[in-house]
Amino acid sequence: MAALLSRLHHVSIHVSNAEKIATELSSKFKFNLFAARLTGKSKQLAFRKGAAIFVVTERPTQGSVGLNERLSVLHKHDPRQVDVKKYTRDYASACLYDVSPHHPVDTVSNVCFEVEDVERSFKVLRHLGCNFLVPPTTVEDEDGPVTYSVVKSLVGNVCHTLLDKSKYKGIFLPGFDFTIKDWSLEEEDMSCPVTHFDHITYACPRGTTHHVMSWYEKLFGFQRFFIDSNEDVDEGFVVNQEGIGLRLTAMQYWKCSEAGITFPSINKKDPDCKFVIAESLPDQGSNQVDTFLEQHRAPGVQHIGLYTKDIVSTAHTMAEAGVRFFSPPPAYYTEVGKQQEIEEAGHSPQMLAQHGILLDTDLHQDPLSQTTSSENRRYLLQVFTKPIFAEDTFFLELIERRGATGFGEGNIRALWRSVQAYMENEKRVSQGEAPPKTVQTAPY
Ligand SMILES: O=C(O)C(=O)Cc1ccc(O)cc1
Ligand SMILES: [Fe+2]
Repeated sequence: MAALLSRLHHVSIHVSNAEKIATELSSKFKFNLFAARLTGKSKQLAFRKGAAIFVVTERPTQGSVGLNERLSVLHKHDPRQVDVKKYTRDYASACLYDVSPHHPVDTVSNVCFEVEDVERSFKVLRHLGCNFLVPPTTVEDEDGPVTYSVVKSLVGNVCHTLLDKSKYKGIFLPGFDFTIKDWSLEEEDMSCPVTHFDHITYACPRGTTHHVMSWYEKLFGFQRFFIDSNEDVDEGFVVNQEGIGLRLTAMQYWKCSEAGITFPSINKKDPDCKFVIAESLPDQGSNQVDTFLEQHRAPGVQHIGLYTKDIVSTAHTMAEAGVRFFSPPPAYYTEVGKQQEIEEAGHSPQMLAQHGILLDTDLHQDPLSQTTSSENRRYLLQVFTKPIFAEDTFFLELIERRGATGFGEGNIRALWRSVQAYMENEKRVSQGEAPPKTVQTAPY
């Protein structure tokens, strides 16, 4: 029996300079800083947009002094299994609901889930051989208790915090102070309607996908999500041609709970977030997955797809605020087939070209549908940002789904080629070489 997850609660980012990423998230990506936990030894800032929440945690500096907190922290479990003393000592100096940041580069290091019963999940997962970094721990303030535990995943530095906030009446988590008190005052940002995390993509070394997938299936009851109807069960979704060597396998978690999102602006059931595992394939040259593994110094979260109800407006607003997006060469938008495809989907090729938005049509028709008219077609629109940390590692994606649930092969190829061109250019710049004279002409 696996430990069943109720919903994704937040994603935690560990950085050396919280102010820097905080500015990016708020001024460029339009996330709202809504809660903060600042002690002499730690800085945790919570940002949200719709149901998508990032907690930015700064690596603690040496010699800082801790402040007293009006919290009580309890460990109620068998101390033989984890080093409770060590955790308590680290806890006092570092972050709550997570482990102390220690990864050498900025990184997305924790995908936190809500569960119904942390103690029970702890027992089940420990029995299945899971490695716990934090034992079940209860943190309490005037709004009630929250119990959590942190488990180490198989993917590099990625951890999962399991949280039970069923008895907590506050808006976020004990220990955080609010920068926005009245949620009803927070206007929905119509120009940037990001609603939730659509998917989280891991970059993993070659040959490890099966191992990672079985881990999530066995421990958390994740289920395979087929990206394409022709996808091979064992091989996954493979793109292996003309300089692209990528294997993708996707999973989704089984939602066992009816728990709704606790923010007042959203009252429907949680949308699900898929997990994608990306591996590079040999013989297709240098690539973005291997670059991530090298520069991140471990497998990990390569990108997160932010779901938006209007990608054109969101990309426009973010670009105006300084977000840099990858663009395919202009030829992508003027190819005869593409231009028509974009127009049939009700978009203007010029508008999409302006921000590098890619469009893919899901060609697999609904078997019940009698017609092939454009109203029945399913589309996927995506645009990818340049890496947001100093290294060529983590980036964000905007995604708007018009019926399409998977990932478009055309978009994956276009993304791959634009990232490739960017990385080659970066390399040339760092080696002091002139930029290339010819425009890339590979087919999309
Ligand atoms: O298409 C997407 O959004 C994906 O998430 C698939 C993907 C994964 C890794 C890559 O380096 C490129 C594309
Ligand atoms: Fe993606």
